[in-house]
Amino acid sequence: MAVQIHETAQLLKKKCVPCEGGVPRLTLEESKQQLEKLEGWTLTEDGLRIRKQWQVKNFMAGMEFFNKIAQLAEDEGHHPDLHLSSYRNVAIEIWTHAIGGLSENDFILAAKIDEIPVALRT
Ligand SMILES: C[C@H](O)[C@H](O)[C@H]1CNC2=NC(N)=NC(=O)C2=N1
Repeated sequence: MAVQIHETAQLLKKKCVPCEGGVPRLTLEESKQQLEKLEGWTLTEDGLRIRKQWQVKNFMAGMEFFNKIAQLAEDEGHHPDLHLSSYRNVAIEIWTHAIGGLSENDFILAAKIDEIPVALRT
């Protein structure tokens, strides 16, 4: 646990770097290693994206969460797929479009999303 907190903090210190391709995707092993630094994120079945789900308090809580994520995404120059269904089920997927898979950027963005306060269903 102590190691995980330290490694999450390392991710939080980083900033997404512009990616227009030309870098290799993370391997499955590398992706799993990165995932250990995060809480609640999983790999999609194809191993090419990371995903997390939340049940938020209500629709507006979801929209407020999305607005804060939108600002973060603009600041980072890296943008997640945001899903809101049945008015309060939030799911977020992140991947690096330019390489059709995962890069460190995705894990940096995920760590920063986890820092955003969100009103959850109680
Ligand atoms: C150059 C700039 O970093 C790219 O156009 C960015 C913009 N936002 C992006 N967001 C995500 N999730 N993947 C990308 O590959 C991506 N590319």
